[in-house]
Amino acid sequence: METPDPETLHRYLAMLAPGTPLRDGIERILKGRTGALIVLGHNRAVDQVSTGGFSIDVSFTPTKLRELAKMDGAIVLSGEAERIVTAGVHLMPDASYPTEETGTRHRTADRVSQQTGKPVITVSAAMSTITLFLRGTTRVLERSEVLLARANLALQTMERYRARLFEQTNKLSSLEVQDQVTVKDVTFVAQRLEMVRRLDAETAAYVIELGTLGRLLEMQRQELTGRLDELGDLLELDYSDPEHRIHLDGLTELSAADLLEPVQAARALGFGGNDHLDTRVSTHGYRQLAQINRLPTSFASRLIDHFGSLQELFAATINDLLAVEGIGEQRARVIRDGLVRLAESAYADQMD
Ligand SMILES: Nc1ncnc2c1ncn2[C@@H]1O[C@H](COP(=O)(O)OP(=O)(O)OP(=O)(O)O)[C@@H](O)[C@H]1O
Repeated sequence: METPDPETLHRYLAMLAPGTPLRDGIERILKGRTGALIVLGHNRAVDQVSTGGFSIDVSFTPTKLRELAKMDGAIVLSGEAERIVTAGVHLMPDASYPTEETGTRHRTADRVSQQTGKPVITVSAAMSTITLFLRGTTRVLERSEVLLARANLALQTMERYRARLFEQTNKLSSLEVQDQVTVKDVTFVAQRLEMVRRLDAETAAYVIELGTLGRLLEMQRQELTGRLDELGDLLELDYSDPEHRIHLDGLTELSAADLLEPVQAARALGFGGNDHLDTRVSTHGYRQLAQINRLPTSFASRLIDHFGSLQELFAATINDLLAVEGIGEQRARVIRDGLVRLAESAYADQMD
């Protein structure tokens, strides 16, 4: 049996998030201190494990769910929880499906989900918990207050890591201007970026689970992640050559401990076994040029192709810049001024 992929799990967690009609119905069941066994989806396999009960086929409302949960047996909903298909059903899954659950409701839910491939939700009368069973995976839904507290902590940590990422990026920029960059400096930035990305993924998962309660959190998350993808793309461009490519995605496979190891991280990035951490590397200058206002990316590529390196670009006069196809007097001045400002701020950072 295939274990569910994260997107499938997130889809069902979103259907069960606070503010959705399904969660509303479940919360009412919890308040009434009764339990429930709900199959989300109706197919032949579900029919095969169902006995008894009665077919109702009515549109879903939280109140109807709560009323039907007062009866013994399971409730079967349509796949999108828009209709209540049957109620009072006795489920008889094949007992050979393994389960570590205790209690017949939870054992049944686990097995039915494995046998039919459909998600099954239990509301425990004894423990006041909501559990999602999905093809052998079990997920107890946390209470909203707990989720919110965890999500806020992840967001705060992300904010701190992001500040450090930008400190490290500024340091890299200064070193680039002085042509003093080593593999270690690039690796540091990439490691920090990956850490922020991991915290972002964690926060995004909380946002899904929090439903309408996660809206504010999502706005804050988006504000923090705005320029991260761009930074990653430019970093790859800056330190990749046709015969030697750098891949930030290489870091995604590393465990949390390995990610903190510069040697492991450098290798995963593609710097290769021979590149010692102290080996000098030079930027092409994409990240630096992206900081010059009103300079379209196509011009940045053209400048880099023409001059070959950031150092050559810094040395270029207005006349040298005019020799690049498509660059006129005005744009040449903007580029020249921008480059001077970049060099100045790099030296100013160094003095701080
Ligand atoms: N095979 C089944 N098909 C349909 N409903 C079931 C089935 N097994 C249990 N239930 C429902 O679950 C209810 C509670 O059963 P039981 O107390 O054994 O389960 P549990 O897992 O301990 O649940 P809880 O935590 O709510 O006490 C039953 O009264 C019945 O409504």
